Amino acid sequence: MRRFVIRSLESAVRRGGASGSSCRRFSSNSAPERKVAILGAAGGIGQPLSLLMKLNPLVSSLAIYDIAGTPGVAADVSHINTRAEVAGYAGDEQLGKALEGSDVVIIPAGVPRKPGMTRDDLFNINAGIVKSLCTAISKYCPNAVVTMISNPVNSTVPIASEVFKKAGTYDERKLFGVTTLDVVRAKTFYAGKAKVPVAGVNVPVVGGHAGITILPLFSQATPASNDLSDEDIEALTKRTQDGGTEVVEAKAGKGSATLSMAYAGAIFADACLKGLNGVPDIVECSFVQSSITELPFFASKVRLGKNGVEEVLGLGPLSDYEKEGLEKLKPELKASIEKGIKFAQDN
Ligand SMILES: NC(=O)c1ccc[n+]([C@@H]2O[C@H](COP(=O)([O-])OP(=O)(O)OC[C@H]3O[C@@H](n4cnc5c(N)ncnc54)[C@H](O)[C@@H]3O)[C@@H](O)[C@H]2O)c1
Ligand SMILES: O=C(O)C[C@H](O)C(=O)O
Repeated sequence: MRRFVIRSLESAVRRGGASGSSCRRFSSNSAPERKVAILGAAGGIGQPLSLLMKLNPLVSSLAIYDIAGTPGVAADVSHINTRAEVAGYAGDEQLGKALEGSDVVIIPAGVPRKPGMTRDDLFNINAGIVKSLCTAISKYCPNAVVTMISNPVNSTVPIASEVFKKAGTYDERKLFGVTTLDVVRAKTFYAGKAKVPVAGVNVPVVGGHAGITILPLFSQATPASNDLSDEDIEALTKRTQDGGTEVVEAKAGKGSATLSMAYAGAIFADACLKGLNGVPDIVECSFVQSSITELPFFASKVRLGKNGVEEVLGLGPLSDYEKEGLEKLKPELKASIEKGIKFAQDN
C-alpha cells in the first residue's frame, strides 16, 4: 500500500518513459483527475514533497506555490515523465490560480525550529501565514481536503478551523493536522528495538504533535513483542516524542525534519487521495476535530473516505503507562488548541 513511488517508477519504465522507446506523455490512467496544491513548495519540505507528489500516479495536476522560488522547482519537477501536469505559482497574486480546482491542499509553509526552540515558539510567525493561506483556500477551493504540516500543528489546525468557520466553509471532515511523521518514527524505532522487519510494523500515535502531546501506543504495536521491558517502552515513547528535536539538534540551526517529513506528508496525501477516490479501508492517524476525548481536536486513527474523515476511531485499550500519558498531555494540548482558536477569533 505504501509503495506508490516504486510502483510509479516501475510503471514509467514499463510504459517506455524511462527506456526511451516512447516520448508520449502518459494519458491512459484510469484514476480520476485530481489536483494537489502544495503551499510552501520551495522550502525544505516543499521541494521533496513536490517530487513525491509528482511521482504519485493518483495526481493529475500539481500546483507548486510559494512566496518565491517556485518557477525553478516547478520547471525541474515538471521534466519527470509521470502523469501529473505541473505548474508553479509565486506570490499572493498567483495564489488563487494555484488553489482553484484543488482536491487536496498540503501546507508546509512557515518557519521551522532552531535548536532550543519549541514548536510553540513558531506560533507568532506561522499563525499569520496559516491564517492568510486558509482565507485564500476558503475563497478559491472551499471543498478541498486540507492537510496542515506547518507548526505548531496543535494550534495551526484550530486556527484553520476558525478561519473556515468565519468564511462559512468549514467542513470538519476535510481538515487534517499531519502527524504521520510521529507514526513513521514510532514504527522505525519500534522495529529497531523489537528486532522485527520494519515493513510489517504498525504503531498508532495519538494526542497531538509536540513533545508529551505525542503519545505512541506501543501496547497496540503489531507485530506484538514480548521482549520489550517497561524501560524499553518508556525509552521508545520518549524518543518518538523527541524525534523532531533529535533532527533539529542534528541539523544544528539549519532547520528541522524535511526529508522524512516530505515522505510522511506524501504518505498522508496519498491516503487522502485514495479515500477521495473511494478506495475502502484507508486508515491513518491524524489530528482532527474529535469527540473521543473532551478536547475538540485530537490525533487518533481515522478512516478516510470520499468526503475526507469518514470515521474517527477510538483509542482502543491502553496500558497504564499510556493512560497516564493521556492524562498528562491533555492540559498542554488544550492550551495549544485554545491559543489557536483565540488567535483566529481576535485577528
Ligand atoms: N507536522 C510535522 O510533522 C512537521 C514536520 C517537519 C516540519 N514541520 C513544519 O513545517 C514547516 C516548514 O518547514 P520547512 O523545513 O519546509 O521550512 P522552510 O523554511 O525550509 O520552508 C518553508 C517555506 O514556506 C514558505 N512560505 C513562508 N510564508 C509563506 C506563505 N505566506 N505562503 C507560501 N509559502 C510561504 C517559505 O518561502 C519557504 O519556502 C515548519 O513550520 C516546520 O516546523 C512540521
Ligand atoms: O520538530 C520540529 O520542529 C519539526 C516537526 O514537528 C518534527 O516533528 O520533526
